[in-house]
Amino acid sequence: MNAWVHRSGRGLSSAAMAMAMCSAFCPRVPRRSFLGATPALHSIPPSSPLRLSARALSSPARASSSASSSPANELPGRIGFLGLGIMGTPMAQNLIKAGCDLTVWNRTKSKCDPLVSLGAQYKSSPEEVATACDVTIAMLADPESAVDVACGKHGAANGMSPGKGYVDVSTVDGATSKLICGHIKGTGALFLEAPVSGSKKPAEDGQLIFLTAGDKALYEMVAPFLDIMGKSKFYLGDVGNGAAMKLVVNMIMGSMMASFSEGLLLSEKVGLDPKVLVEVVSQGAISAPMYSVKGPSMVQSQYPTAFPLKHQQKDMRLALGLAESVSQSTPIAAAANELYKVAKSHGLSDQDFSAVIEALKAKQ
Ligand SMILES: NC(=O)C1=CN([C@@H]2O[C@H](COP(=O)(O)OP(=O)(O)OC[C@H]3O[C@@H](n4cnc5c(N)ncnc54)[C@H](OP(=O)(O)O)[C@@H]3O)[C@@H](O)[C@H]2O)C=CC1
Ligand SMILES: O=CC(=O)O
Repeated sequence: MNAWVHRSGRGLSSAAMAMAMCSAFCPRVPRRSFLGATPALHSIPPSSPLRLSARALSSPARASSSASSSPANELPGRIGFLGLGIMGTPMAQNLIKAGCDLTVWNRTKSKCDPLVSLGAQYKSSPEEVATACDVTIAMLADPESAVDVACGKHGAANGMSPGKGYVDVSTVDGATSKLICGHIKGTGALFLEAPVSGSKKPAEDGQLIFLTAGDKALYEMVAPFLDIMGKSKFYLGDVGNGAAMKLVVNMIMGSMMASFSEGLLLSEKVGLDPKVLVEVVSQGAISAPMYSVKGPSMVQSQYPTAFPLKHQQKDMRLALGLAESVSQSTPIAAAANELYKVAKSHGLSDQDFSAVIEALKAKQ
């Protein structure tokens, strides 16, 4: 596996650094030649709009003012965004605030309105978005929706052609990603899978971790945009590796949450204060932001949705399929998956995945 990792410095805008590096090393080219064999995005010169976008990112206030004051011809290539759910909306917002020329689509049209208010254009199908844009990013719920939006009737593939790129940031399995890749590449366009680690708040804060694989050229070309939405990015080689990495990470996360839930309930049953358990855990070797952030509300049986439980169960299911494909034993994840299934059957699909604790309460 050819793994590359790029991490961003904390003090300086990651996009600013990425773009400064690009502008230092790349020759001048016409702006419209965005991808493919023709000159690419990372070749845009130092005086280009990309550098304006990078400067705009140095503070939220500057980002807003730059986005609203930049003339249209100063903006970088046209970016499409498909899927404006919990994750897609803040990711798209960050692109707009950084000064990107964004075109959006969502199955439920009303979710496009806040983005349009910020300056995005709206198109009525994934195909129209892909036709209008140089790079199209998709953030869909699951394998079925990712395939439908990319490859279905009026899907994005119909609008793809040589010189364009498709970046799927949804969490799907490798086989799904390869299927979508085949459709996109069949048009002559480039494909990158780039699922993200990090939830609603990291998406809002531009602190996601991208787990990418596929066309290296597209990875390099969209790196400045990934840096707007995230704090780091890994390039993992062939399509399927990004999906696999994401599923392994989320399999661990799902098991951790199930175990934490057991601990909270056990502590209460033996007369301890679960709030104190959260504090103890937060100070020790098993400390994790997930426990500190979600623990206090779990103690109050509150599960404000950041990562929907239905998506965590989907990821457990897909991770177990991955394990099965290589005969890897994963008994802990399998047991945790059963709890998520129980929680779903109790109507908790759209609650945060920390609501898995309710499945254990139901077993008492
Ligand atoms: N939330 C989180 O913390 C994280 C989520 N992820 C992953 O990111 C992806 C999106 O998650 P999130 O934003 O939370 O999910 P949401 O459920 O909030 O959003 C899902 C998006 O997919 C769209 N969609 C669903 N089904 C279809 C369909 N059949 N056709 C077209 N569009 C469809 C929805 O459209 P509509 O608005 O019309 O329903 C919506 O835009 C998932 O793969 C998830 O596993 C990854 C990291 C973190
Ligand atoms: O996929 C969920 C996350 O928090 O990452």
